[in-house]
Amino acid sequence: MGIPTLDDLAVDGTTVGVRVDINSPLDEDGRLADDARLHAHVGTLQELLDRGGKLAVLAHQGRPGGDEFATLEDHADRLGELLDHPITYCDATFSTDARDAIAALDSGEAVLLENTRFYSEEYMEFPPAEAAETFLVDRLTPVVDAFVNDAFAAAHRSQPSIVGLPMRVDSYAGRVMERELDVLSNIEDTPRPRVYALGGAKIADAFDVAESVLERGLADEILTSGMTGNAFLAASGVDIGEPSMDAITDRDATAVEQAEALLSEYGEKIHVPEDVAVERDGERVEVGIDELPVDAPALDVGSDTAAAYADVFETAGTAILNGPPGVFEEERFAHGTREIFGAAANAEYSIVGGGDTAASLRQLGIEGFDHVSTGGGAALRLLTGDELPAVEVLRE
Ligand SMILES: Nc1ncnc2c1ncn2[C@@H]1O[C@H](COP(=O)(O)OP(=O)(O)OP(=O)(O)O)[C@@H](O)[C@H]1O
Ligand SMILES: O=C(O)[C@H](O)COP(=O)(O)O
Repeated sequence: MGIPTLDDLAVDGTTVGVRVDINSPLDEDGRLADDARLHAHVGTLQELLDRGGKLAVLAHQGRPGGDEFATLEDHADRLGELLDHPITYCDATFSTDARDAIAALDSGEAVLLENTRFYSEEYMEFPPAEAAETFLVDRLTPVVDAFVNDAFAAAHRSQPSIVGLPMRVDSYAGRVMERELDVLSNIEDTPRPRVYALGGAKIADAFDVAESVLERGLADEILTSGMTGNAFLAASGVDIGEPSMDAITDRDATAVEQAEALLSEYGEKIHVPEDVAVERDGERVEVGIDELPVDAPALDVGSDTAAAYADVFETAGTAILNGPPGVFEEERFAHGTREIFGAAANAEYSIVGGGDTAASLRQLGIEGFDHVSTGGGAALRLLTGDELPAVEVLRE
């Protein structure tokens, strides 16, 4: 992999700054609604504690001004439960209180510092050399001996706790980071045929992935669904109706032109839905292509499309999923997601990227994937062949 890992770190008795990504959905009362990302880091934290580390754990939650911008107190309690080992919470990140809390740690103890994004500089993006000069980095550098970045899901952010600390402190990839890079950077070694299911609502991201993997010859088939599939359907010359078109152009005014360009260059590899599902009088109604346009938005693929896509996965060497095929949050429109993702789990090898995509699997109880990434944007960046800022600095 070419970057130092926990295997290269002599932990015992040292103070280790550990960046994790436990940014999670919160419920209406601001409490953790899903702890999958906390679970993911248990291995790294447990290993460092078992090896006698004193851990100063750094993380963010939400974005300033957003609904999910919150303190990490609840996260500390939950992490402690998952580790079966108390984690102290400190309501400061790099002030004297925070540094005192770090200095007071004994071997095998951990403190979770407050949401890094409570400080404005942590919500800005800097080149690493500038990030290394921020207050957060300046104040924390003297109190840690080493830095471990396990925050794969934030590895696409060039922020102080991600790229600044490793410029000043000996740094290592944690186990989550190591495994994510191992799997997602080596897509070309996975069995063929390699089938990508691209759905969801982030149409521009799906186009980026499609273009990159088709150009690099990585994809044998692309199964389009969700709002992305609707855009391809429109690009193939079908009048999908105003509500679906508006939903697409609200997100990306040039989506249909981009889909047309992809179809004209790689049409034989791109599958487009053959039916869709809309809501009528509160019910799911399936509509074949020849019955379009309709006056309601297409919120799922239809049963024929789901069955055809499931068939493609029957013989797939590798299934790569990004973006759910329908509005799975509503049971009426979860059919496509259940069928297509259910079939993908049976492929010889399967990889899932995207926060909502992973959430759809948990919600629908679909299991059996080889790798469910903790990352959304970070996983996409890797799938499109880009280097991640967090990884670049670990390499140096
Ligand atoms: N036909 C559709 N119309 C509108 N929304 C849809 C449709 N199909 C799927 N979605 C919505 O797409 C959303 C997820 O899409 P997105 O592209 O954000 O997935 P993701 O990449 O897994 O998530 P993230 O980027 O947050 O990590 C879901 O909330 C789902 O309801
Ligand atoms: O959820 C994510 O994708 C990561 O935690 C990064 O969060 P951000 O998109 O708010 O930077």
